Amino acid sequence: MNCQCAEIVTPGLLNLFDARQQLIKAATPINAVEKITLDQSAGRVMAEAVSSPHDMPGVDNSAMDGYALCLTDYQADAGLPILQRVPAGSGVMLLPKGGCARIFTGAPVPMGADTVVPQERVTLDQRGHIHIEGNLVGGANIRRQGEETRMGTPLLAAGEFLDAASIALLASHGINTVTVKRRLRVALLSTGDELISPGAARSPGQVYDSNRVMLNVLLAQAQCDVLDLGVIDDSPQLLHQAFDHAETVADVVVCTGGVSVGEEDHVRPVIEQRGGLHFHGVAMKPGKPFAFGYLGPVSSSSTPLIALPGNPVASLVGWQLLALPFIHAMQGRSVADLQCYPVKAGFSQRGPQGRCELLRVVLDWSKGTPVAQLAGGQGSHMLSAASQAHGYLMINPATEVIEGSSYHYYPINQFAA
Ligand SMILES: Nc1nc2c(c(=O)[nH]1)N[C@H]1C(S)=C(S)[C@@H](COP(=O)(O)OP(=O)(O)OC[C@H]3O[C@@H](n4cnc5c(N)ncnc54)[C@H](O)[C@@H]3O)O[C@H]1N2
Ligand code: MOO
Repeated sequence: MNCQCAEIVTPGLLNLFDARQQLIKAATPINAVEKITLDQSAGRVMAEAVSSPHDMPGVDNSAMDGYALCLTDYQADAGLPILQRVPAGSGVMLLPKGGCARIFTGAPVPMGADTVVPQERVTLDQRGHIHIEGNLVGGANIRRQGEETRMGTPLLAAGEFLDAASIALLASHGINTVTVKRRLRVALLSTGDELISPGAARSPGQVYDSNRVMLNVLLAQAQCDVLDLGVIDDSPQLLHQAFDHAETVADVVVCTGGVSVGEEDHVRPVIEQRGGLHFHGVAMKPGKPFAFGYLGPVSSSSTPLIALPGNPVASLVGWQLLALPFIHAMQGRSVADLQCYPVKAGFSQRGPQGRCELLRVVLDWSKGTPVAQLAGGQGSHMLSAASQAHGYLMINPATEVIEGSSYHYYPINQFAA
């Protein structure tokens, strides 16, 4: 399905998908690499392609616990004596003429055998000869040498993310060392005089800094090393100082808050003073005041800056749809396309104006097909609905939400790391 947002947007705001493409294009993948062992490799990004060092499986082996035999040796009346026992881990044996081998799953098929019969289809007579129920099919139940990969077959490409299955794939081929990209160092800061830490006593007007807590989690999930610079008060000088420090220690800077248009919002003017603003404003709800730029004049040597809005849900959605693909591209990781599919709305409401709205919804499967219901209040300051949501229902600008009509649904689990 073509996941897009219609073009009827407010002048001055970038289309969400154009902003995403601009970010991916702007990202310069990190060059630094390191060699690590598989036990440290979860979530890392392959810096080099890896090929199979040998055939997999290494030898023809049994897919079943049963009996290995040569089809032409078997006579239904006489059956076959069991002349050999082949457990997993034994070497490749030679099948004794005129008999069969007791064999177990994964054990090498003896030379001279061409078929394995599962033990459920076998009975033993008084002499201990096997008799087979049903037809024999030559070659059955043998996993062939090299049927999965041949020596030299590509296993993983540069840019692939190492998850449990891909790490196991390497392990199954005997590989224990991989060359991966260095973890990204990300400096994180919140801005706002009103912000205090969770756990502190609150005076009226103060706000708990939930965005920095959230972004610490999201950055860790995205396999970044976080340099948490804390809360910076609403002052251009302090912001400049924080950015001066950040660019000496980080590959990327992520900040939250102070990126809208009020005179207490200093992020945009400060980036402009540093000559690094790339864009500001995306036609999305929540998340409109998202900005992207650099801590110095735009060039490949300047440290990129992602400025997320202060409203908590705007910060979350801006991270998921815009910041995360940029981080992935900087990590040298292949960036996945957004996934969406049509889902019917279980409610009606007015549509957004001038930007695409991402409604936080839960899916109700009780009638067999999914129906989206609002997960709670949709204000961009309301984390309750975001914490319950299964996904986002994307509503195009000037489009009514009509109960029973279908809209693009974006599952939230696609943004997990
Ligand atoms: N005149 C206009 N006002 C606003 C516009 C606009 O276009 N014109 N845009 C609105 C939209 S949309 C958003 S989103 C917000 C974003 O504003 P800022 O990025 O400048 O964020 P702040 O003003 O600093 O804070 C907004 C809101 O969020 C709370 N906040 C800030 N940081 C945190 C944090 N780390 N943890 C939890 N909550 C935080 C802050 O206290 C405010 O309540 O601007 C609208 N205004
Ligand atoms: O972009 Mo905002 O998130 O609607 O308050």
